[in-house]
Amino acid sequence: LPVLQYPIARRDESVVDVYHGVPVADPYRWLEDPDAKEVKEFVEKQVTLMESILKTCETREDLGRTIKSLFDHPRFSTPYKKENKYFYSHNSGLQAQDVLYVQDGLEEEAEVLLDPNGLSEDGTVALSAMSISEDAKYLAYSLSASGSDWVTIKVMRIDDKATEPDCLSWVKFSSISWTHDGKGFFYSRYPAPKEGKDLDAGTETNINLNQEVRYHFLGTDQSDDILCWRDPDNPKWTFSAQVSEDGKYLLLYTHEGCDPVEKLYYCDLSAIQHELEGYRERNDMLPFIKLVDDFEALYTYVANDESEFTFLTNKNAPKQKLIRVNIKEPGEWVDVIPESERDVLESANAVNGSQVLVSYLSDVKCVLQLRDLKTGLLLHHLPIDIGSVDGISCRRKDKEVFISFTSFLTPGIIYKCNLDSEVPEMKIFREIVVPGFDRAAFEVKQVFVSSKDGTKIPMFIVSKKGIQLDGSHPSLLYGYGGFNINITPSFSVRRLVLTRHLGVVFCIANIRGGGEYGEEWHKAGSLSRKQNCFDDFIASAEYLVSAGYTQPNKLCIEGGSNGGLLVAACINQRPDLFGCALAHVGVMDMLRFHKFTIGHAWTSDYGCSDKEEEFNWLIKYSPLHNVKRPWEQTDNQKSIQYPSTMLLTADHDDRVVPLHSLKLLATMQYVLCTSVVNSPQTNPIVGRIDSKAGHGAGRPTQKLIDEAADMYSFMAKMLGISWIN
Ligand SMILES: O=C(NCC(=O)N1CCC[C@H]1C(=O)O)OCc1ccccc1
Repeated sequence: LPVLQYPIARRDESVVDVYHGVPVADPYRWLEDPDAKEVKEFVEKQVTLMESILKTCETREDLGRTIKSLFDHPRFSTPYKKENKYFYSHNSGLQAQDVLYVQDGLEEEAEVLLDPNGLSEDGTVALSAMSISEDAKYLAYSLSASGSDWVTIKVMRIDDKATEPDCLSWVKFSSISWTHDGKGFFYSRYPAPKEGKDLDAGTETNINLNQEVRYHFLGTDQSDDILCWRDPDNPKWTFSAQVSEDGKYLLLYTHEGCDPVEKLYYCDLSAIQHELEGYRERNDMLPFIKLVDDFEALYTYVANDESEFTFLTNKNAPKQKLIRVNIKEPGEWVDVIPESERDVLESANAVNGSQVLVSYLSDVKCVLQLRDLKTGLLLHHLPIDIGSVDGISCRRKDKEVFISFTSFLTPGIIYKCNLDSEVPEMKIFREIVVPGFDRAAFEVKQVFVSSKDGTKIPMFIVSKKGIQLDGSHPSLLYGYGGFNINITPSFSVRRLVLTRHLGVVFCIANIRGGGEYGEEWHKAGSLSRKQNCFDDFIASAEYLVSAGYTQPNKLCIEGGSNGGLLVAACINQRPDLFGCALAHVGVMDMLRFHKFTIGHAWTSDYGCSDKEEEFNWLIKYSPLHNVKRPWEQTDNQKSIQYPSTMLLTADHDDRVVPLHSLKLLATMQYVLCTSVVNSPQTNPIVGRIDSKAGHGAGRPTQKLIDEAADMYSFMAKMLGISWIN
């Protein structure tokens, strides 16, 4: 590697905040303004540095070409039905964005309904949410640009694919739900930002407050939408409106953060549907009834028979259960399917009139059952392989259900299950085939690693078949660990290319903070116990070394967003344990994250530095505040340095704003490199800052391929591994 010329970034030593009496310097505070000339210059210099290093990464072209060719295979979503039409999304292989198709029957000719690829020449406009009216006459859909969370809602008439004039702006974190009379739909929006700034939506860091629920009348201007609900006393709260499957009720869900808890109000739509227009003049809101008015649990809608509602809930059931309540007499809630001892009840879909298809997560693998909707009694097990169900599509009135399945070595299978036969059979409806992929060359294992406190942490290990455990294998360990999110088996072209052509052993650690074992698992990796996530991840890494898969200088860790925090915290705490670290769009400034866009919603997992006790949790692991020179820590650390590190971010990431990665990058380059004469830190600390890109959702295919080629060729170079043909 050439001797690295790190840019020298200005340090403003005058910026010191006092948190509950504790002074904390923030010399790179100026990096928080994306529009400042100095920040743009800082980014340009980092991009130049990154490019100079990528030139030395020999496997970059091979990786890009091989990932691209393996990725070039047809992909489909599960079809779903509205009226008598089927809809599904499909990508022929390398299209920037998936395309939405419609057909009059499963065997009928399918035609393109909406092709987002035509909406921008570089594929950076993506389809985000969508909802089809009950009579399948209209499609309401939201588009996002450059990966921003901001979307614009549009409407298309399905029969002639004409785009209607409706255009709804300043929509974010919104579902779309039609009233069954087809006159319009409910959605959520924020106030338009103050005029004046020529806003490139998604590059701003302004906090998102005062979301509200509106109803849009088809064919009218957004200014005519009626205000259904808002709560000015609680500006951080977010709201979601959902029409019940019979069209008779409107459910209003309120969230105060990211915890799996919500308030649930409802309104009897059949009583007000014909007079919704009338609400335009009145300035009061819809007459909601408060069914649940506390933040104790989730109540995911499953079905209703008139006022008898069935919900999936974690109320007094961290692994979830199915309950029933008559919302008109909400005194008595009845268990339909009690909480399982071991497995997490993840989803419940009403089907075939009186049945419910439920999916469980059992030691991070999926189990499917058909049960009686009324009694909860088990009717049938539906056989699936070890892996994940990543899509279930059915309606209560249908006798068929589509189930999409994937796993580490299964690109994708869409099953069609007919429930009218005595024993339901899982027929293969579509199988995704990846030319050139030979699953027999690989093997998958699941191990359980003991963490620092003895907790057993599941870990999947994907490798070439029959490797010797001689410590020689470069390994990539991936983790997330937060927000009740499960990281379950899925097919990844780019990671299989690493295993096949770089001999990489690819591992996923299901660390605490996720939802793999329910809400207790999530809580065990949150707030004051967030350190458990790092301990679990470090223990997983140490297992890979002690079991003979790899060794520290051949071990790379990778994570995104909350997983980027995980990676950055782990290299601060154990710089000796890793040879390379890849942190995507990480949350790195744990004292200030709540000030930007939707960051305030994450205090449910992290806490907030505004509170003294929580500040004391955060300051201990915040990546930005814990970069230390390893060689100065203790004597036996003389030769220790940080692993080669790449921090990745993008200019339109308004979920985790780029300032997190930019401030950490400047801090690491200063503390470890530019402030030390003849620094022992010879492993590069670099940033990959993409443009016209965001947090990840909606990223066009070529950008996904380029990012993988850059990132993994950097890893290959740093771990000293070369291409295997
Ligand atoms: O912020 C999140 N989700 C959490 C998220 O995106 N996080 C949480 C930490 C950083 C980042 C990540 O890990 O992707 O979603 C937006 C939202 C909508 C409605 C109510 C609350 C929040």
